[in-house]
Amino acid sequence: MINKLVDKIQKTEAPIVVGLDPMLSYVPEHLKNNAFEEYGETLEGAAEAIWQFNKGIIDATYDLIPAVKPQIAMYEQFGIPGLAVFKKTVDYCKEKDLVVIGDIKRGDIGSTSAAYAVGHIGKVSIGSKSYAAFNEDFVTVNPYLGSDGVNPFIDVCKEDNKGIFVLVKTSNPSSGEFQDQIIDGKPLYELVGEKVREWGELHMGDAYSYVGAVVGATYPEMGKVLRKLMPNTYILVPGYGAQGGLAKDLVHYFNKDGLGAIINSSRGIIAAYQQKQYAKFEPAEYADASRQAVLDMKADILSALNCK
Ligand SMILES: O=c1ccn([C@@H]2O[C@H](COP(=O)(O)O)[C@@H](O)[C@H]2O)c(=O)[nH]1
Repeated sequence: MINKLVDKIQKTEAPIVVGLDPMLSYVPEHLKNNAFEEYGETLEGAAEAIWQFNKGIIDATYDLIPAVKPQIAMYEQFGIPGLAVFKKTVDYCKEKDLVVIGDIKRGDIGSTSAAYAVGHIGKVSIGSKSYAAFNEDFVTVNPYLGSDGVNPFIDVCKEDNKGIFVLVKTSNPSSGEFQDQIIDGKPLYELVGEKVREWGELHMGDAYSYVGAVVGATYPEMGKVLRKLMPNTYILVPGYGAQGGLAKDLVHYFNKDGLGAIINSSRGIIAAYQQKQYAKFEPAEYADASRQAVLDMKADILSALNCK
């Protein structure tokens, strides 16, 4: 799957991921009204509204991008109907040949991690049959429980040709509380980076490992260090746009081959029509605004890379 991701990034010339993090407040009134008319102001109604919203964005952008990153929290807030829309979104994106990165941030004791891995990127056996329940291509993994918590994901990756992105240095303001703590002279995020490199070396695609890393756009100096520390690791970079990450700061997340990093933007793309910059788009044209935001993000990142 890492080879497919690299191939799609090269074909689209777009090292970007659209984050599908729908909130009801982003959904234009006409979509909400239609959904509420059919299902009432219920969890089902909200889930239908975010599904219609997602579908519009996917239809308007899939030809420009290699991958999407649905954030499971945004679906879980609507309970079971929300989770059903998460699955429907994953399936629809795969129909459009997009690589799907499930942002689930899981990780637990070994047996529990194995169940998460099977449910999200593997297949669950029921009697003589097996089923891919959520069927994402990649998922994000929280390494706080150590190898016990990560290895079950790697095992499933090997079996089902999938991939993971392990949290190394996250983009949020308080990420340093734990991740920057110095242990034996090194910050914890570097120790995790070394471990990701080690796990990854044993599980390589053609040029990059199917064990990737998450490194936030908001800590560019750390991104530069981590790029060198993990040369064959693909880095998923959240924090561009809404969280303040700038394209010029992200050039060192890439390798000399122009590959090695994929930048996520969620609110910046899917709620573009609510931003001043895209005010010319009416709410009914929200998907066109998202398409324009993808084109602008691509131009921004490629121009920074060309000035490197
Ligand atoms: O360090 C991290 C890890 C994950 N995320 C996730 O990425 C998106 C960011 O959304 P924006 O709207 O582009 O800010 C969201 O799903 C986060 O859970 C992150 O931001 N930082």
